[in-house]
Amino acid sequence: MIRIENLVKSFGAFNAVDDISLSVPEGAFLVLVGPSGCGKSTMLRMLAGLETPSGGTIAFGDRIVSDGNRGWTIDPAQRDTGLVFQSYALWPHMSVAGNVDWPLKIAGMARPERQARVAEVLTMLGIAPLATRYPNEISGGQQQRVAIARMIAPRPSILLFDEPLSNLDAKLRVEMRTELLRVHRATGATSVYVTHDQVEAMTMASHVAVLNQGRVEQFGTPEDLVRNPATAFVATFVGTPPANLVPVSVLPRERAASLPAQASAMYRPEDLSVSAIPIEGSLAFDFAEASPVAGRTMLTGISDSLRITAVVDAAPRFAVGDKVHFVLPEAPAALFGANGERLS
Ligand SMILES: Nc1ncnc2c1ncn2[C@@H]1O[C@H](COP(=O)(O)OP(=O)(O)OP(=O)(O)O)[C@@H](O)[C@H]1O
Repeated sequence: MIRIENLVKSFGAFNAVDDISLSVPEGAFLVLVGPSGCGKSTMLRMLAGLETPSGGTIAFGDRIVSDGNRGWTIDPAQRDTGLVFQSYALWPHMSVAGNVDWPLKIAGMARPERQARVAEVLTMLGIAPLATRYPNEISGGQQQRVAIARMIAPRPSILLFDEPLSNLDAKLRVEMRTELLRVHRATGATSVYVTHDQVEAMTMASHVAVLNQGRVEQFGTPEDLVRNPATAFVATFVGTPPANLVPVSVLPRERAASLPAQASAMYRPEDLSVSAIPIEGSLAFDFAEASPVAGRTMLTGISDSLRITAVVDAAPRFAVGDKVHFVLPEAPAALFGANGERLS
């Protein structure tokens, strides 16, 4: 269990992490997701003991490992955590087996035990045949597996990942997601995973914390976030594709009638339909793009700074320059106020 209470990290007058509290159950896979600069890496660095918090506490189980109020943090090596970064940082002069062996050697494990553990984790990651190669003799994906093997070899009870897949190509990234989850389950460790990619977050997480400007916008399961977004930011950040947010002021009159004028209405892409001509409840957009998604069609329209996306079974063929009329259901799926707060 990881317990984070009122955590703050400031750089001068700026709070990169601004009063975050979260409890992560034992064995959970927590993903910290949010746009660039929202404070994800700073959070992870504090969990790893690489930064001392400016305020608040972090506890692993019953043990406080960082206390910003008193200005101390337990050393990274003494925290029972393993960390994998986006750059693999393997030791170039050591073989694959040597890289994985090194932390065990440092921990004082006897040679026969070490050999058995190295063989075990290399097999778990599917890289046993590469044991005697050097980092410059293996691919990027294989290097990332070695970095993960090296992290889990000493059996840390908490695994920390900072965008570990972002240097891999799209196909490998999808494969490695599954692989990482398998490793997570096999070790039983509590994992915290940082990414700016909401698809990665939603597919891997047991729990997600959506961060924005150093604060948690919402903490919950992936299903909670998609079904019941707490803020306008979450609504438009998660989901494939994310939900549409349309200011009530631009809605067709028959749809805006009973809604507060300053609010924004949320419509799910799958609740919209499209038409080549204006009809009741439709809004006109310029056609932007269409793409097939799992046997359906995803259509996007643009009007000034507003983008709208519908996912439909069948659609007329549109070309750039055409008007597409997106038909909105009678009631929005949610309403958000001017500050992004959920109204209904
Ligand atoms: N050492 C530092 N000194 C000053 N400001 C910093 C420092 N480290 C981070 N920041 C600032 O804190 C904010 C959060 O940074 P952080 O690296 O945690 O963001 P992030 O969400 O991980 O972003 P990205 O996805 O781009 O890596 C940013 O505005 C960043 O510029």
